[in-house]
Amino acid sequence: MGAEKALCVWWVVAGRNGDGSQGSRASLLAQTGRESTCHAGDRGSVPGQERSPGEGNGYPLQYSCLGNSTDRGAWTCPGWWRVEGRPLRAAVLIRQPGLPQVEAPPTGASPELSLSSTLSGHQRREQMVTEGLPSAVKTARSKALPGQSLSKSQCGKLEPRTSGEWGVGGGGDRAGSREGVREGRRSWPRGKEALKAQTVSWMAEPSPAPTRSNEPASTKATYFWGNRTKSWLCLILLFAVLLGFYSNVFSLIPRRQTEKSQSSPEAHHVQGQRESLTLSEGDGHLDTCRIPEVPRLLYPKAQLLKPSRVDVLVMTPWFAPVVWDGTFDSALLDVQFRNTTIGLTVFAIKKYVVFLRLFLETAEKYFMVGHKVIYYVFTDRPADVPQIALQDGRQVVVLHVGNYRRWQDISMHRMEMISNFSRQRFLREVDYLVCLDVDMKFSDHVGVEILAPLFGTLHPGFYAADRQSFTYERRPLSRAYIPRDEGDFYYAGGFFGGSVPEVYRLTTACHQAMTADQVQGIEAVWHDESHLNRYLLSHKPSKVLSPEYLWDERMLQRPPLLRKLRYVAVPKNHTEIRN
Ligand SMILES: CC(=O)N[C@H]1[C@@H](OP(=O)(O)OP(=O)(O)OC[C@H]2O[C@@H](n3ccc(=O)[nH]c3=O)[C@H](O)[C@@H]2O)O[C@H](CO)[C@H](O)[C@@H]1O
Ligand SMILES: [Mn+2]
Repeated sequence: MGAEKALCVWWVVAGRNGDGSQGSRASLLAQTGRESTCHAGDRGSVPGQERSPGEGNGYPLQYSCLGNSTDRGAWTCPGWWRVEGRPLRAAVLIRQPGLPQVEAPPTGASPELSLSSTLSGHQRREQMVTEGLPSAVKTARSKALPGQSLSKSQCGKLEPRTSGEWGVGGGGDRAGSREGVREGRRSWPRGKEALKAQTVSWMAEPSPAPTRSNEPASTKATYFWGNRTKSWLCLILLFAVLLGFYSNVFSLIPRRQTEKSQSSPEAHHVQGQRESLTLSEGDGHLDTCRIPEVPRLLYPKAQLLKPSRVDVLVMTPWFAPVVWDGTFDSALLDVQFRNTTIGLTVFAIKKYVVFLRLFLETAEKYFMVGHKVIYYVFTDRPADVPQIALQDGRQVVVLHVGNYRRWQDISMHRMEMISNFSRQRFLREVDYLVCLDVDMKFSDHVGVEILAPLFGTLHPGFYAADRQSFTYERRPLSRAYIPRDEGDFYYAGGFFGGSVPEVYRLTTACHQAMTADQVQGIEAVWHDESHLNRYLLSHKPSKVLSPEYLWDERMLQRPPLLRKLRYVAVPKNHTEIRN
């Protein structure tokens, strides 16, 4: 028996219930070798146990408990599971909304879980509640097999290192280990995601049944017994599959979910909306969910007592950065946003195709250099889209669309088209969208410093104006109406963006508002720009771009505070180009 080893694999999946109210339910499936006994200690208020009804092979024991219902999204059934007697073959701990709760056993006065079941063979055998487990978890599971023997002291110290990560910690103190579990619970990534997964696996050699049955449960909680041989084992820590998300890693999710939605066309629209809502919550890189790991980098230290800019506002009252030259470090940001794909939408309809060449050529020089970019060129004249040399990782996608007689309609219907294509493909293809006018050119760096869940750009004509003089729509009949005593900034229609789900929301809302206005027989004074301003008033952007990002040298004199002109208007003859 001494050579006999058992493998324990624990799966912890933290999820969030739909209503968030019962986010704490855990289930354990365990298979034990022969007469193994599993003790669960320190499980808080809801101990429970159920004996495996037989000595049969692989009979699963399911343990379920409820934890703190206020602890949304976290696994709240903490505790160490102790195995006495024969080796524990496999244990699976799953927290998943909707799992049935197992009643406390008749002997349930004790907060211990005893179970007994006989298994033959040494191979890893798992009984898992797999329904609803994402494939990534299943894949990870298969990789978790090779276990390692660990020392006794190590075995007692399996504890969470950080949220979402478990490992063998230092010190053999049991209380410390238990505390580690609590810490793990506290620091568990709270979830905006639908599911998160975490895996711990270890090998345990059989060891004699311990004689600690009269210890207080709180003390027992830190142990994990194998069988006779006393070799305590353990090992490994595996990793956290944060299901969800994006960013570097997170961007996978929207794509996966969108693919799913496409399989049922009839439910497409509604589902697309629902998904986008879900996605947005967990979306993003840096700004929304996941803090990317940055490798060693050398850069000038920020000086708290020496603000980088004192001549301009660098933070809105809702704590969104206002992006000016001197306020960011591109090298640092480039690392944080590596693996990000940026989609740029630009419309070149009718005569506006003439602007495309300069637009694209300067974009290749200044826009998101070093990052993956897809230019989505919406046009009614695909044949007139110029071929230009592109850097690696960048491509032009021509989207053939219709046109409208009035230039205002072309401008306004951009919202509808961006909304539709977001649902149909952008969600799958890119992480962020940047939506730009075409009658412009890049003249300096425009990089990932602009990226945020939702961003708008200060219109160059109004950056210093007070709100009364903003050219918002002032007629209450319009859905773009903004009263004179409201307003943060006047945003330009020609430069906005964000994560795909947020841009989808924005463009959908603006399109619907414009359609409603049309029914009322009213057209907002500055068309889509008026509706954009209305939307951004009630959905505060998470970054605001300074007028460096949109300037018109012919119309405006450049003030000293404008150190760079990054994206500037190309002179055009309005009457000539629009007719
Ligand atoms: C820099 C800036 O903030 N511009 C905004 C401003 O006017 P602009 O005077 O800059 O509008 P514009 O003539 O550039 O039209 C907006 C955009 O619609 C597209 N287009 C327009 C007409 C056409 O025949 N073919 C075509 O492709 C093209 O991408 C163009 O850039 O106000 C407009 C609404 O009134 C829009 O909100 C613009 O985004
Ligand atoms: Mn324009």
